[in-house]
Parts: sequence; structure tokens; C-alpha cells
Amino acid sequence: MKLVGLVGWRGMVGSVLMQRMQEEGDFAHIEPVFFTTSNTGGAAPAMAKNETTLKDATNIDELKRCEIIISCQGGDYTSDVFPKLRAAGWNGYWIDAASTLRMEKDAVIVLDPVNLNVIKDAMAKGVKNFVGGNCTVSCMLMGLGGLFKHDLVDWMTSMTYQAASGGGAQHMRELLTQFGTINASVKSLLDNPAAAILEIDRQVLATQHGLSAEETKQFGVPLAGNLIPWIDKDLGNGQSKEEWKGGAETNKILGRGLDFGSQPIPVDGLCVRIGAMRCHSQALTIKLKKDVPLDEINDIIANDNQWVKLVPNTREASARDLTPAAVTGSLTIPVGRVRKMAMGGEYISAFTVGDQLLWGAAEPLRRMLRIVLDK
Ligand SMILES: NC(=O)C1=CN([C@@H]2O[C@H](COP(=O)(O)OP(=O)(O)OC[C@H]3O[C@@H](n4cnc5c(N)ncnc54)[C@H](OP(=O)(O)O)[C@@H]3O)[C@@H](O)[C@H]2O)C=CC1
Ligand SMILES: N[C@@H](CC(=O)OP(=O)(O)O)C(=O)O
Repeated sequence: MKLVGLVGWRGMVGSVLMQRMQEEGDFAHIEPVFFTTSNTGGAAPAMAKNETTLKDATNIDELKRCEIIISCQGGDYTSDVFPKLRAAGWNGYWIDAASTLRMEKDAVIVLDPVNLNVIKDAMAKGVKNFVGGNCTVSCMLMGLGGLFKHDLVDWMTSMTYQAASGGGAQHMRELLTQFGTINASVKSLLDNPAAAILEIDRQVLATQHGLSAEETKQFGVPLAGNLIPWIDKDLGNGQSKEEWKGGAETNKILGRGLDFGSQPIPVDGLCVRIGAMRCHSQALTIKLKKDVPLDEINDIIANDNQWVKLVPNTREASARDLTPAAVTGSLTIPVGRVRKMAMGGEYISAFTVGDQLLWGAAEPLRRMLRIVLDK
């Protein structure tokens, strides 16, 4: 059995990956080696077979033993260890959740229900670096991939509503702490049905503005009862890095763009952090290359893969099925609010939601492992 190194397995993304690997019986096909940056020599988790102690994740000799390494440890770890490992002559498969290597020429962004052909072509050419995509991009393509496969998309804008989990576990905790502080500040007023709503509102605002540095350490400002219309670095041209990824990564996943000898499809928008826990949502405006009847569009979306679920464009179905609370913990990618827009027959709207820790992070890596094992 192949030795598979697992780095970052106890983090948030890594834990979801471990859970999915157990659900899908992946450990039956591998000899796992668990790595750590903080507890070398400690006990490996229960899924371990012969390799029962934790190995040092910076020890190149230990890493070199593995034919496949999956890292959910983060970009700093990848930047530090990956070049040393390759320089030491390691020729195994590197499967990574971090964005560090995504746009490298010798790396493929993996989302196999959308780009199995790109993955297989690259493997045939000897490519060994496979990286999970940005969560928002992966969730969008799982929902709308059918329109791209049918070469119908002229351009797309994506206006996002991204959950706290995109920042990491501490961000999720901070959001809940803020909600708690705000609720506590108006608890007595809420308990009194006669209390004036404007007084409650005034107190909520005062509490938001008065949150301590500790309570806003991760986001810098209140997120509870608020939103933050900027995610990731400022690229200096008015665009955030998260927004740039929408276009760059979508095209790379699809095997499009100048590197592939074709024109990229313009994908751009505004990325916004909201107070959801772990599902990213996005409102899309899509300019089609031609005026396609709505029922055909619905069929193309619905039939693209086994996880996409077309939600009827009704108030009831949208409120029930097209929300973070409906999707969290599931691999289902609902797509709804699909309709022709006032701008003309080629313009459609859509709204989609995805669990950013599943399709947005862990699941493409897990599936890539199986593709390598099954080759
Ligand atoms: N969060 C997200 O939405 C996404 C993240 N990614 C990528 O995945 C990387 C990892 O993200 P994420 O899982 O959120 O990071 P985490 O901070 O949850 O975990 C990263 C590492 O932190 C160490 N750690 C320290 N304290 C703890 C603790 N109390 N519990 C668990 N782990 C702890 C662990 O390393 P050790 O065991 O060695 O101590 C762990 O592997 C990111 O840097 C990013 O590159 C990709 C897509 C989405
Ligand atoms: N930037 C994403 C999460 C993430 O980790 O993205 P990436 O894998 O592209 O760095 C968010 O904040 O929602």
C-alpha cells in the first residue's frame, strides 16, 4: 500500500478531510503517515496502521518516504517545505489546500467533476503538483459548471456572501462571541415586549462600536450584524485578491486562458464577508453567448453533476433550500434564482451556495488522492 503523508490533518480543513476520508473508506487503500508541526513523537490518530507516531512535518527525510503527500497546513508551510522537498529529489504527488502553488505552471487546480480532463492530461505529462482551488471559485463551478462545459458563458460577475470559516477557526469563534456580546447587551430589553425597537437598535449599534480589541482581533471590525466588503489582500488596482482569484482560477480550472492558447472568460465581481458560519453564497449575473431558452438553461445546470441541485425559482423553495443553513455539512450545491434579466435574453441571474470546507476545500483534495491511487 502506498505511504500517504497527511500534514495539517487536525486543523479545520484537515479535520473535514479526515472525516470525509473515513466516510468514504479511503484509509483502506493507503498506509497513512501523520505529520505535525507541534507534537513530534505524539500518538497518531486512530486511522493510523503501522505508522503510529506523529512525524516532524519539516523533516525532509521523513516526508520523502511518502509517495503522496496531502497538506492542509497552510501557505507558509508549503512555501517553506515544498521547495526543499523537491530540491531533495522527491518525485511524489503533492496535493495541497493552500493557494501558494495554484498559479504555478507545473501545478493543476483540482476540481475533478469540472476538470477531470485537465487533471488527466497533466498527469499523462508527468505533472505531480495538484492544488485545491479557492473555495468560492470551486463552489461556483460545481454549481454552474454545465454552462461553461456547453461553452455558453460570455462573461460572469460574482457578488459573494462569504462565511467566517474562510478566515479560519478563530474567525468563526469571534463571530459567535460578537453575536453573544451583542445579544447580552439587549437581553433585558428583548425580554420586555414593551421595549422600544429603536432603543434596542441604538444599544446594538453602541455595543458593535464598543466591541473590545480582543473581540475584533480576527476581523478588525464587527462582523456580527454587519458585513465587510473586502476579502484578502489589496492588489492596489481597486480589486481584492479574492476577486482576482475568481477570474484567474476559474479559467485555469477550465483549462482556458492565454497559457492554454485561448482567450480567458472574464469573471469578476465583489467579494463580501458576512456573518454565516461555513457556507459561501454568491449571486451571479451571467451574459450568455446566445439567447438560450430558460428550460434548456435549467437542464444544463441540473444535469452537470450529481451534486448540483436546481432549486425552483420560487420564494418558498429559495428560502428553504438555497441558504447556508440548508447546505452546511452537505456536498449538495443548490443553484436557484435562475431567470432572464431585464437587460435581455442573453442575461441570466443565478444564486448558489456551497459548504466552503467541503467542496471549497477538503473534497477536491480527497478525490484527487483517489484519482492518483486509481491511476
Ligand atoms: N479555512 C479555509 O476556508 C480554507 C483554508 N485553506 C487552506 O488550508 C490551510 C489550513 O486552514 P485551516 O484548516 O483553516 O487552518 P487551521 O488553523 O485550523 O489549522 C492549521 C494547523 O494549525 C495547527 N494548530 C494549532 N493549534 C491548533 C488547534 N487548536 N486545533 C487544530 N489545529 C491547530 C495544526 O498544525 P499541527 O497539528 O502541526 O500543530 C493545524 O494543522 C489554510 O492556511 C489555507 O491555506 C484552503 C481553502 C479554504
Ligand atoms: N479566502 C477564502 C478562504 C481561503 O482559504 O481561500 P484560498 O484557499 O484561496 O486562500 C475566504 O476568506 O473565504
